[in-house]
Amino acid sequence: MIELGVNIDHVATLRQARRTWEPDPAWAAMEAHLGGADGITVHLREDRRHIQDEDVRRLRELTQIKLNLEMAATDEMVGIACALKPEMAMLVPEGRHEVTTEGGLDVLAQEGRLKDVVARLADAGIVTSVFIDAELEQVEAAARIGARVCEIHTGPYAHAFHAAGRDAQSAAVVEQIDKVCRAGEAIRALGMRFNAGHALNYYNVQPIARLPGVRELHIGHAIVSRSVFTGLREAVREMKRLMREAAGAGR
Ligand SMILES: CC(=O)[C@@H](O)[C@H](O)COP(=O)(O)O
Ligand SMILES: NCC(=O)COP(=O)(O)O
Repeated sequence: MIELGVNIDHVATLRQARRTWEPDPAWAAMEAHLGGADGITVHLREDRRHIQDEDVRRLRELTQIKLNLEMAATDEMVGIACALKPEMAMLVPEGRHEVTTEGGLDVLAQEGRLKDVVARLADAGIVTSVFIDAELEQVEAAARIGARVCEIHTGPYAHAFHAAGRDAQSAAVVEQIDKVCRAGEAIRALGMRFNAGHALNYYNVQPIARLPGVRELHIGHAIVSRSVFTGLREAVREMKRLMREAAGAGR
């Protein structure tokens, strides 16, 4: 069964707009759980623009579903992860000036260093995922550093889908879906778990949820945006329904 990891970064974005205590990401995690989320994702950024260290600590303590900590592969973050022990840590590239993550991690270019990071996380009992572009050489590098999971960056697909007026049959969209699909096949052939995420929403999620062997989607901005109008529990429930409908139908 396909799983949904709900990214609650932007609940914290709203709180940080006033540097106050509400809305509380821990409360959001409970609501997401009740809506059918299989996991919670947070990105503890170096600049702490949304999620704070204390949020991750409280989420670790209170969340009863899997916790996925997105982080840069720095000594500071590895130390935090090893102390808090989320079920999964996902290594992502990070830039202070980006609005959100702009591309996949270049695993190939820093294999030696990342292999050491994966080993340190594994020693603490943490599964490592890497957020990568849908490129075969990045998938192969991920396997060589010992990553157990690859999350394929669906931003280029989402961009093409939007640019094509949400026409999933357009050539540009089909090309992007095929790229994600081929990357997924390679991930599975190398014995890793195939996840996907970034910029997925209620309109574009189904072609990705339908891909063979995709195990988990991580979705944040669209769910938190909808929750302003429907409440988080309902926003999660609807996303899960769309994913299950698509996964049940197959590709
Ligand atoms: C890695 C990824 O695709 C997103 O989860 C992103 O890193 C979330 O971070 P922001 O919420 O700061 O955009
Ligand atoms: N790793 C992707 C994620 O957690 C959510 O990304 P988005 O839906 O906020 O773009």
